Amino acid sequence: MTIEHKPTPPDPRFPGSIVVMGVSGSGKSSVGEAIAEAYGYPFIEGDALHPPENIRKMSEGIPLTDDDRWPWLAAIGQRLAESPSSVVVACSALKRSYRQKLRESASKGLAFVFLHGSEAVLAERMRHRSGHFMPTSLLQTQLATLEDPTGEENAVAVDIAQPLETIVREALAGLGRL
Ligand SMILES: Nc1ncnc2c1ncn2[C@@H]1O[C@H](COP(=O)(O)OP(=O)(O)OP(=O)(O)O)[C@@H](O)[C@H]1O
Ligand SMILES: O=C(O)[C@H](O)[C@@H](O)[C@H](O)[C@H](O)CO
Repeated sequence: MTIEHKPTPPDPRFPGSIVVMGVSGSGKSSVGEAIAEAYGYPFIEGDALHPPENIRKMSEGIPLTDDDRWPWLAAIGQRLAESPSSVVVACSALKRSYRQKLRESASKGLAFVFLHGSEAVLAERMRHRSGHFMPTSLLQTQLATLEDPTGEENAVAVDIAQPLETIVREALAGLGRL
C-alpha cells in the first residue's frame, strides 16, 4: 500500500478587514501583527487612536465609559472606511454595539477574531509586560464589560492559553472557513 503525502492547501484568505478583539492583555497586538503579516495587510494598533484623555483615564485605573469609547470607535471606523486595502486592527471591541458600529464602517466585510482566556492567564500576561499604560486592576471591569461575540456574523474564537504560533494558526484556519 502506498501512502500519498499531499501538501496541505493554505487556508483561504478572508477578503475583508479583520478586528482582533478581546480584553486588555489577551494578545490583540501580538496576534494582530502576525495575521497582518500572514495576509500582507496593513496593521492598525487601535490603542494608538484613543484620545489622550482615554489613555490618561486608563493609566489612572479609571475604566472607560461608552461615551469615552464612541469617539475612539469612530476613529477606528474611519480608518476602516478610508483604507484602500483590507486591514487588520487590534481593538478591544468589547460590546456587540461597538462591533456593529465597526461593521457599518467596513464596506468589504469585517471579521472578528476573539481572543478569550481565563482571568488568571490574562492577569499573568498583563503583569509580565512592562511599560504599558493599562493597569492589571482594570482587568475585572474589562471582563465584566465584555460581551462574547460567539454566534455573531464572521466571528472566530481562539483560546489564548496556548503558544502564540498556535493561536495564529487557529485564527487563520478559522478565518479561512468563514
Ligand atoms: N500566546 C501567548 N503566550 C504568552 N505570552 C503572550 C501570548 N500572546 C501575547 N503574549 C504576551 O502577553 C502580553 C499581552 O499581549 P498583547 O500586548 O499583544 O495584548 P493586547 O490585547 O494587545 O493588550 P492591550 O490591549 O492591553 O494593549 C504581552 O507581553 C505579550 O508579549
Ligand atoms: O475598551 C477599552 O476599555 C479599551 O480599549 C481597553 O481595552 C484598552 O484600550 C486596551 O485593551 C489596552 O490595554
